[in-house]
This record gives sequence, structure tokens and C-alpha cells, in this order.
Amino acid sequence: MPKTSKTAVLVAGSWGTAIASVLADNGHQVALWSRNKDQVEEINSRHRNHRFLPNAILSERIRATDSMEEALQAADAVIIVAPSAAMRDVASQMQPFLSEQTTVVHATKGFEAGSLKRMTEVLSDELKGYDANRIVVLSGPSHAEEVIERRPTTVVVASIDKNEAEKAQDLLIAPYFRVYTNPDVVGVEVGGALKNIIALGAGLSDGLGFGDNAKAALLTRGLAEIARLGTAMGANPLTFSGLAGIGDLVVTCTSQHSRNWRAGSLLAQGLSLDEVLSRMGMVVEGVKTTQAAYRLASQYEIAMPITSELHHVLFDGKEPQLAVEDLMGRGRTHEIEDLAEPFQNGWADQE
Ligand SMILES: NC(=O)c1ccc[n+]([C@@H]2O[C@H](COP(=O)([O-])OP(=O)(O)OC[C@H]3O[C@@H](n4cnc5c(N)ncnc54)[C@H](O)[C@@H]3O)[C@@H](O)[C@H]2O)c1
Ligand SMILES: O=P(O)(O)OC[C@H](O)CO
Repeated sequence: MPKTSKTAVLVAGSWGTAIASVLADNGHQVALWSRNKDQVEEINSRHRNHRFLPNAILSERIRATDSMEEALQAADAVIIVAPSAAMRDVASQMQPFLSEQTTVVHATKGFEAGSLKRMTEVLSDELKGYDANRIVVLSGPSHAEEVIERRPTTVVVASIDKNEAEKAQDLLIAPYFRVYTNPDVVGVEVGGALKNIIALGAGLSDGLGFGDNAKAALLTRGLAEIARLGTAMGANPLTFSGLAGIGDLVVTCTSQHSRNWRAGSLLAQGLSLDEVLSRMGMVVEGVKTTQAAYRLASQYEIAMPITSELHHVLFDGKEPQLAVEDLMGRGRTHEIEDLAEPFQNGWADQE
């Protein structure tokens, strides 16, 4: 990657704008793509994106555009930060303008609702002619509201291709933004997606006043079920003790910046799911991810009791108090379980 690069960031929501700001701080030129002309105008003329990050003044190195062709022209790297529900649409729009030379990174946390595919799988479907093994995923504990204020943050980038992961690391690493690499694409994607379910549960639990012990239980046993499904899907279990696992789980379950935690706490006030989502006005990935994980758990025959109870609360009208009673009253079980086969998909042959 050249010392300063031409980069594209696709979609100017909270996280896309914060990532654009990290890239600009590193001296890169950033084309920030949005489908919304008013937002493009606001970013270019006032250097603001008031709807998503109201207090931030953006670098002049960030130029917004609503032209995908312009955004991707001669881009050394593109970072896609669309909500999971929009990933296929955005990827299909970028495909005609993507060069094989461009490093492709995504920073989205979720599964595709119908197909249950991970985001790199959706990208691989749509980016025909691009080597899917090169795609990089960026994840970890990172609220846009803190990154835009340059508060110390650590994240992880994973790719099957070590060289591409290191290019993404080079591009993004900054004094306040430390970037680690990992070969485990499945683990980093699954950890980042599933923690949002537990964060919804933590918001609900806090909102109902269940207390600190309950939240600690949710985090710990939540991590156990994340690791159980993730490992069955092919992840390295150790990834879940890293930034995309426990790291992201802690920040999302304990921060009032978290959209998922806030949605859970609004549910605890008695609002319906539709009312909560319209009040949030930003993407709350954990809702659709609960549906996806519920189906994946059944497909892989994995026990996910917290996900399952949350699914009943969100979609079947079950009272949260009853969900907690059912969780606490389950049959006795061991804490430590055997995990699947050891993870094989490392970078040993690329050292
Ligand atoms: N906000 C954060 O702090 C944060 C941090 C890490 C990861 N993420 C992840 O990043 C992803 C995006 O989250 P966000 O918080 O930036 O969302 P957001 O709600 O702040 O912004 C979403 C943006 O996507 C745009 N969009 C929606 N559908 C689109 C489509 N079909 N075509 C083009 N644009 C479309 C919206 O107009 C909006 O600008 C999510 O998967 C989230 O989990 C967010
Ligand atoms: O605000 P949330 O709950 O969508 O979480 C954002 C990030 O994933 C935190 O790392």
C-alpha cells in the first residue's frame, strides 16, 4: 500500500464516517459514497454529517460523492460499511467499477437475513471476478462516537490472505486506532455479529433492573454460545477471547453508545419492537441477527438458550421475566464444553 492512498468508504452512516476520519487522519484521500445528495452536499460544503455524528467536524481530505464510479476510480482500497441488509445491494452497485488491484475491506456486523450468509460470502457472490480469499473483515470494540473523537480504540482485521490483512492494517493503524491482524475470517465475522444479540439482552436486563450479576451472566454465558456456534461454523475458538469476541461483547453490553443496548433498554420500558426501531433511527443489527442466529443454531444443532429466549421475547411476545425464569430453570449442565476440531485455517503456509 502506498504511504498515502486513494481510498473509498461506502456509505456515510456513523461507522463509515468515523472510518473515513481515521483514513483522513492517516493522510489518505477519502471518497465517501452516499446515496443521499443532501448528505453529500453537507459533507462537502460544511464538513459535517450532523444526522449520524452531530458534533464532528470532518477533514477536508474527505470528499463525499453519490457516484460509485467516481468513488472507486483508482482506489487502492475500499471499505464497505453498509448495514448487513444493504450489503448485497451496495456490493452489486460497486462491482462494475471495482479493480482487481483494490483491497476490499468490510466493517459490517451481521448475516444476510434470507440466506444466512456471512458478509464476506455475500461480497464473494456479488464481486464477480474478484478473488474472495482477499476480502478483509474489520471488527472489534469500536463505537463511532469515540473513534471520531480520537479516543484510544483497538480493532482486528481478518483475511484468508495475510498480505491483504496487512495492507488493511497499514492503511488504518493510527496513534489512537490500533489494528491487529487475524487469519480467522469466520470467527471475526461471527463474533462481531452475534455480540449484538447479547447486547440487546443486556439492555433489556439493565432496563428491567436485573442487576450486575445478571449482566455478568449474560456476557459470560453469551460468549459461550457465540463460541459454540462460531466454532461449529469453522471459527478458531481463540478468536472469541480476542477483540472480535469478548472485546466487542464488553463494549456493546456496557456502553450507552450502543444502539443494541439502547434498543434493549427501550424494550424494557414497554415499547413495541417497531416503536423501538423507529425511535432509534439508526441500524440495530441485533434484531435481525437474533432471527438469523436462531435459524443457524437449529441448522447446526447448537444450543443457544439466551438467543432462543431473546427470540421469543422479540418475536413471540414472551415476557422478559418469564424468559429469565426459563433460562435459570433449565436442566443442570457443565460450564466447560468440548469444542469442535482444532482450527486449521491459519497463515502457516503464507509465513
Ligand atoms: N456505529 C458504530 O459505532 C459501529 C461500529 C462498528 C460496526 N458498526 C457496523 O457498521 C454497520 C453500519 O452501521 P452504522 O452504525 O454506520 O449505521 P447507521 O445507521 O449509522 O448508518 C447506516 C447508513 O447506511 C445507509 N444505507 C442503508 N441502506 C442503504 C442502501 N441500500 N444503499 C446505500 N446506503 C444505505 C443509510 O442511509 C445510512 O447512511 C453495521 O453493520 C454496524 O453493526 C457500527
Ligand atoms: O452501537 P452498536 O450496538 O451497533 O455497536 C457498535 C459496534 O459494533 C461496537 O463495536
